[in-house]
Amino acid sequence: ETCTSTNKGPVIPTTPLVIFLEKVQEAALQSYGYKGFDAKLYVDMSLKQNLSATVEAFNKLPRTVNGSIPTHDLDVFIGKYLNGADEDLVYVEPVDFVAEPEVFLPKVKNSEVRAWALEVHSLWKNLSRKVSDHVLENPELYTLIPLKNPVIIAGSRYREVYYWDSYWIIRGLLASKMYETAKGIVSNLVSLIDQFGYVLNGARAYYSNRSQPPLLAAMIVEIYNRTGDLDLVRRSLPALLKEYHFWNSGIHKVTIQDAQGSNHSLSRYYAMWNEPRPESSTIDSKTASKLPNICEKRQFYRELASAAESGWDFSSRWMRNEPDLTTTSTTSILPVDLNAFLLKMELDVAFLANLVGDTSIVARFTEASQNRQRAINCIFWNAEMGQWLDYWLGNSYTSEDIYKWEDIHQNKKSFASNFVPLWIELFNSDDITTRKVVQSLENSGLLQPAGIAGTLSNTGQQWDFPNGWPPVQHMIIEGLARSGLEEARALANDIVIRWIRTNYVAYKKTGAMYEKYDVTKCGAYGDGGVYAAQTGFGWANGVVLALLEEFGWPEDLKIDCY
Ligand SMILES: OC[C@H]1O[C@H](O[C@H]2O[C@H](CO)[C@@H](O)[C@H](O)[C@H]2O)[C@H](O)[C@@H](O)[C@@H]1O
Repeated sequence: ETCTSTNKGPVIPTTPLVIFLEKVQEAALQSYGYKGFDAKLYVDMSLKQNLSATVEAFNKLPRTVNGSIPTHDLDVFIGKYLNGADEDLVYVEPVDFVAEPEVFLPKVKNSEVRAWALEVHSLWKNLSRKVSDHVLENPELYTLIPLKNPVIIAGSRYREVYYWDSYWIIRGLLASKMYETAKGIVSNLVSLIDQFGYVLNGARAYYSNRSQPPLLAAMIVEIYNRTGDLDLVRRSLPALLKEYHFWNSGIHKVTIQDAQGSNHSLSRYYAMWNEPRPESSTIDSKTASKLPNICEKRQFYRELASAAESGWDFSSRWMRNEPDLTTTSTTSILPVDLNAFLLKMELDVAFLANLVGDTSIVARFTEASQNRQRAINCIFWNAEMGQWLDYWLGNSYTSEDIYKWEDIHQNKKSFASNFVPLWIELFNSDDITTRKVVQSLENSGLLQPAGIAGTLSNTGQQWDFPNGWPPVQHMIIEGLARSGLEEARALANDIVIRWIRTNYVAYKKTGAMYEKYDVTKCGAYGDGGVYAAQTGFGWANGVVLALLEEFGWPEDLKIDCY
């Protein structure tokens, strides 16, 4: 197999256990069928005995003429050899949880909203877990990556810790005054960097081939601002430097020359993987089956895993030819939001290094932030549209393999991610830019009755229209609110009201918080993609609590949908 031109980049091999559980996943789909099937369930199971004994028993199972295992035999095998997917993390009462924290959301004056906010606060207990003793004693039987401190899981089928979810979980925990839990989460993520060199997408063996939007430094800044914990800062800095290197070297780093001939360094998502994602391997290989050869399949698998690294899995944003998922081309795109996160990381690391008096890190990261700000302005900013646009890497190079910037390669479609740079003070403090961005957002079509949609295309993928996601609402709202412009602050308030209402009404109707919402209808949760709507939900709770803390809710403002 020689796929040199299509299949570029490293691969981090997965474990024999993950490979075996993928086989169980495939057998389950063949035997039980698609109804109620969740591919991830099987790679989250663990072994009751060692792998070789389990594989031997699996290989001896009878097969029907079409090659599937009779359902009864598969049921018996799973019951006898595998543990349920929920047994590796066990419930733990968070040490710092109290039913009603002191001075909780003081700006919330409306009693209905207050009562609901306390219910949302109490959901931290549902999501709180610690690694079970069995995992610590026999880690080789589990796909879970053991972490020292208690964790807050994302929710439902996401039975483990996720990287970027943790930022909004922490924002909510801080509003809930659960500082110890928040610090424990950060220490867990730091330990992943110590072990792997980067924070994994999630704490599972099958996520070791990619990261997720890098917000660890931002988490530490938020915690420091509340607790003044310098020790946490000191302990985390070496890991942050390692993480910074991960995102700014090798496959993640791209050099691009602007129209004036200056070179800029920017980053992209690029997973270290070229096979079906184990947590979805049956689905990924089915999608890839329409591709003509193994080389194109391998590249497609890398693009899918890279889209998962972006947190936006999946979306027309990454597609060359929407709505065709097989045209996903994540690694050919310089994403606006990733580079905004990295600019934030540079500013945050400089801030943290200053706290501990490390002047050389301060100087290095301040300079890096100035360079990236310039790059974001030159490569992504489109003054006519008033948005920062993703950049598609074309085929034009200078002699030294440096991409050449061309206007036609800015993706002119409006995505919510095009507004993420506004989250950063360097941009929201500039009134001229902010005024343009506000007008652009208002006219983009993304602003809907119940929040901001991810994109304008309804492809059926979960990061597309009509879904709106909690983290994206929060970043744009904060960016608008922190600007000095009256119209930006008014728009922020308006989006807060839409978002809080839809979360509240959906909760009252169904008793749950959701990972995403349908922003076209107040009170409707989101759908689409390959799995059912997930409840619980860490970042939804975090965003509601953080917004209620900052914006409050007046006594006489109606909370129901109009
Ligand atoms: O199993 C499919 C994918 O699930 C995750 O992605 C989605 O949920 C995450 C947890 O809430 C969230 O961080 C991400 O933005 C969502 O798209 C996972 O992160 C993917 O890697 C995985 O393929």
